[in-house]
Amino acid sequence: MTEDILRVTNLSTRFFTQEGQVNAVSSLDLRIERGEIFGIVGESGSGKSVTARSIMDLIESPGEITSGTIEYRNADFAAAVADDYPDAVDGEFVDLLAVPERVRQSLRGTSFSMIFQDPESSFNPTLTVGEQLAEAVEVQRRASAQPRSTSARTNEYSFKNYLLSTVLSSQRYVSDESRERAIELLELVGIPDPVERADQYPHEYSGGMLQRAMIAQALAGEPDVLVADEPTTALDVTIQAQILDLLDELQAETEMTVLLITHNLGVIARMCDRVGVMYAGEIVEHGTLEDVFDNHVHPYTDGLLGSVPNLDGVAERLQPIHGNVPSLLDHEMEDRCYFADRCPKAMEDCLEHPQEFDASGSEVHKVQCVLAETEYDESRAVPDDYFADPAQDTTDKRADRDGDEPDGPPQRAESPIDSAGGDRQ
Ligand SMILES: Nc1ncnc2c1ncn2[C@@H]1O[C@H](COP(=O)(O)OP(=O)(O)OP(=O)(O)O)[C@@H](O)[C@H]1O
Ligand code: NI
Repeated sequence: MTEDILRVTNLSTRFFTQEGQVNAVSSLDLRIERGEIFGIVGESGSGKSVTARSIMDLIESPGEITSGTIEYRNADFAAAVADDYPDAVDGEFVDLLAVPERVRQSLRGTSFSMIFQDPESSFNPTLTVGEQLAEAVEVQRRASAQPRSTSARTNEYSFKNYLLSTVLSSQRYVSDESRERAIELLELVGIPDPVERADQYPHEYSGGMLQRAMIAQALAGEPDVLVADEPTTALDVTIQAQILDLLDELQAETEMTVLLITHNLGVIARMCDRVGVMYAGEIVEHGTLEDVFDNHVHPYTDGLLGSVPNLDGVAERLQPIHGNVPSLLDHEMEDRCYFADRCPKAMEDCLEHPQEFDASGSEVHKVQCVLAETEYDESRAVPDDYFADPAQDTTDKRADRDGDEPDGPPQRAESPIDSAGGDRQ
């Protein structure tokens, strides 16, 4: 029996901008099992990175998590915070949004790690790669030197000590063992001549090598959960494949849990156990690979998959979906299915926001679409020009903004799914 390691419930993340409130993530639910690779796929701007950054506590002003819980399962951690923050603890789970920021941050590196599309952002250009890896190893050493659970149980333990032992150590002392471990890590991620490489600076590494070094840095703390946001998008195809193989191998070896974000369905098919399809800040369909690739219900999933019928024949390039990527500005969003204006099967029912339904296939297959319960009925279809009607406030604005002919139906415009400079460049 696998158990959940992460439970995200009703998560909403908003950005309060000059133009108005951006609903980047809306009432999102997500459950990730220990040891799995869970993929999130969706068009550019659908909220994938904001979801990842919310989980990693990396949302900055003008952004804010406005609702929800992010529960992380770790019995030792739950025991360590139970006295000070009893309301945050539910069995072995701790709601990370219900503990102070410094407590959440104590988990960085050792429980949660993140890798990004752009490895430069993870490295300080003025320190050698080896020094920075050794630094990350030290954080892990300090954390494991403090036997969290035992001391918590004997009550001789205070949470403050735990913090001091992990993040707040002001000493930048790096031991020989840490340096050795750094070299081992470089070797582990397939960097040739790791001893020499450890003494080089980030700019002396190629893109692919630095990506490997970033993975080494993320693994230094032996995290439970690795969040990878488009980790290979910026790399050429051969290097992409190598890095994905590496991640796959490391995941199998360490049994860590991976949340993998991509807009490349080929990457999902190759790597993931389960997948969530994101649209307009929501996960609109999720399930096993078979559920989503072969038995999907949501017309958006269908659109994403384009002409690709099944798991065996995933195309490398996604097909464009007709229509505009939705505005996430609160005052432009209606309380309907956010995909209805682009959906070839939109019915009157879709003018209300759909709930999540069970879908056929595996037990974990869920979909936010009325088609899970209702056959498509043409007599109840939303008229083709419904969302183009100038009387409809929202589409009017969108047409203006995009410089479309205001009287043409917006679904004529094409928005290639990989317009963000996307997959397989
Ligand atoms: N700092 C910010 N300020 C204002 N809006 C933001 C900010 N960061 C993200 N957003 C908005 O949040 C929404 C979701 O963005 P996000 O980066 O999560 O998309 P994504 O799915 O990761 O897209 P991509 O595939 O292009 O990386 C977008 O509408 C974006 O404009
Ligand atoms: Ni992103």
